[in-house]
Amino acid sequence: MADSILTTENVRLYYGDKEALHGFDLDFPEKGITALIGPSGSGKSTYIRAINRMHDLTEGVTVTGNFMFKGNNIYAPTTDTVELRKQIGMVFQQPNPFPFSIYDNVAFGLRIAGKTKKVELDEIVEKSLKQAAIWDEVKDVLHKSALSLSGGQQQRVSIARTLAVSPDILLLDEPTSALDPVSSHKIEETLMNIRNDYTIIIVTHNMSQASRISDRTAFFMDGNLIEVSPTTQLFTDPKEKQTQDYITGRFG
Ligand SMILES: Nc1ncnc2c1ncn2[C@@H]1O[C@H](COP(=O)(O)OP(=O)(O)OP(=O)(O)O)[C@@H](O)[C@H]1O
Repeated sequence: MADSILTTENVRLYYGDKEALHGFDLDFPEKGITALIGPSGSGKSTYIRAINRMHDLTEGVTVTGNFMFKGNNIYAPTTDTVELRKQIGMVFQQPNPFPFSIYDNVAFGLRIAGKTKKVELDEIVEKSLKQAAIWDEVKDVLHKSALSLSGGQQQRVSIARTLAVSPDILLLDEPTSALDPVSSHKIEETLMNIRNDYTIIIVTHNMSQASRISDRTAFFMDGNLIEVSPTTQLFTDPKEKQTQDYITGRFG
């Protein structure tokens, strides 16, 4: 794809000797939401963790293939993984705020990057919390511990913290599966609000969530990418029989 921000080719990943991803290609256009769906164990989390080199932190994992982000090889030995993970930020299933105030959580990455001016930090913290659709709920308690918030609020603070360092790509690994329906809905709204500003890749078990919020959906099975299509097409007229069987509930 000519205007892709991220291209991945011949992606293979091994846990020890076991091949978990079997050599597929997947590209991402700049901006918009791509949902990754598929049965448990199909390789969705394994794949997105390969995109920002999270597997580097686990012994015994080997990744092969071409991963290019804005024309640069993600797996080049010279890649600065701290910088990479700023540009390709990640939000996990369990909200994971640090045991600091809400403000300090969102300012964390900025301070590490050397930003210390209060006015500048204030501005970015406010903007990020607004983007994550939680500003109104926390603006009067910014110096309270983030751990005092509800799970759904903590997850939106986690999103704000990730957005504060201006990533290009936001990876989300089942960000709503630990949340109640109202909180899940708020996260979905948040993602829809920022879809034009970021390239968003979300792993979800929830097919109705994928169909509500994403522009494209990729269906994974057994470590293979079976199909990637515009979301409406994938859910109404999929190209592959395996996709059809999955979305109609025949397995998974
Ligand atoms: N740390 C690990 N060590 C060994 N095998 C692993 C590890 N993590 C995942 N796997 C295996 O890799 C395959 C893909 O798992 P992965 O978690 O990526 O699937 P998934 O589609 O994200 O599943 P889920 O939807 O349940 O999170 C599975 O067979 C899984 O057992």
